[in-house]
Amino acid sequence: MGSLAHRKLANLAVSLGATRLMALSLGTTRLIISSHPETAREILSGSSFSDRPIKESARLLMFERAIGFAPSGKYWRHLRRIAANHMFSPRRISCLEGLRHRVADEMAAEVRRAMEEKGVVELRKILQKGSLSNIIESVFGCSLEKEEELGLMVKEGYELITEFNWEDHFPNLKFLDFHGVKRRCHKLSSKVRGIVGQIVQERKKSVVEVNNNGGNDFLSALLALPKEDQLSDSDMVAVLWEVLRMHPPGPLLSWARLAIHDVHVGKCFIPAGTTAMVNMWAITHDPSIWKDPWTFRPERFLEEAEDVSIMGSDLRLAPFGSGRRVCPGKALGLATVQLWLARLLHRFRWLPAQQHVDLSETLRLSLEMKRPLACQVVPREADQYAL
Ligand code: HEM
Repeated sequence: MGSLAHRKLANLAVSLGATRLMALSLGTTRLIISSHPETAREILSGSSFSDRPIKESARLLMFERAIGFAPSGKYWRHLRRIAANHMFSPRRISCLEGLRHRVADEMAAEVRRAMEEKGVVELRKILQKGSLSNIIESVFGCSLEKEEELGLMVKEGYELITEFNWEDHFPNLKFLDFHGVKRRCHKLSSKVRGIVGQIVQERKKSVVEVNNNGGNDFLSALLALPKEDQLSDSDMVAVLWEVLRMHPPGPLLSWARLAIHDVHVGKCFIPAGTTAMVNMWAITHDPSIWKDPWTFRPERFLEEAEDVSIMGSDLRLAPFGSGRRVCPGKALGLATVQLWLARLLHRFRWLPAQQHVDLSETLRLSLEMKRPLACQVVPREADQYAL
């Protein structure tokens, strides 16, 4: 679904009234989409929408045993506790600082090289490569020979779970595999079990044989858990394979929620089993919420009477979601983005390579610029020499 669809859905929602709640259904799937902070809060913050709808493809790819898709029972709570105390704790985030700096320097070197060799910098590729090595090393503690292959596997996994599948909405068709999605899922999950499973086994061996208790990475954190908290090998593979994600969720899908019991949102009765989504795109482009929403004016955040918190308490802008299932990696994500952005701005002056920067959007795994940004940079030390 492209951003045109977001826009159409947003317009439709506006015509539906103040709480901007829209209901749709397809086969056995019932769906509500909120395009207003008020109804978004009711969906994201209470305990009524605490599960994720899970598609057959995600089940086959072991996502059900990972934090993001596990139903909100005992196992999910156990994973969230492990994540908060051991994987995303302030200590772990600061231990990963050296890695963040190294990747920032590598990206800056890459920017300089591209400018010198081609006279233009295609930033997206550089950021994607940096994000991949950053996440692989945060998870496994070292760069891997198979880094690129793993990156492609993660990408394929996300493509498979976002692919539209008739069988998810018409269970009677479940035995069919119209688009070969099930076949591809089986193939991919056995590859993941093989590769990630082998890394886990090798690390376990090195813990026992050379008493290497590991470093600051997530795998070391999982292996060092007290006995009563430890995960089985297959759950460990499922958790690490989720965590390898490199793409923030799309603006509309913004990680759907499932109603676990009958509930009212605004005046609307929502039966249990309904999927709920928040159209964050519509909220951030709504002129009754944001002044001149189409104008790129970051200083608007300095001018707001009150601070706009992006951590989930203010649903005019909630890039990490909100409520029980809010992103557990938000502090790590922010620390990384802030450092990388600061490093790139500090090292270079940035100029658009084209006269006009085309801000058209396209929805892939996340919302991207249709025509990737191409820039020219001037190293800031050159500015100093010029003085
Ligand atoms: C700037 C970067 C990031 C953004 C914008 C982002 C955004 C999000 C959003 C919107 C959700 C859904 C929240 C909801 O349903 O209310 C989410 C969930 C999640 N994120 Fe992030 N995230 C980021 C970084 C990370 C990182 C670095 C990790 C791990 C290494 C991570 C792991 C997760 C997990 C496991 C969930 C599922 C939580 C659950 O269902 O209990 N995220 N993220």
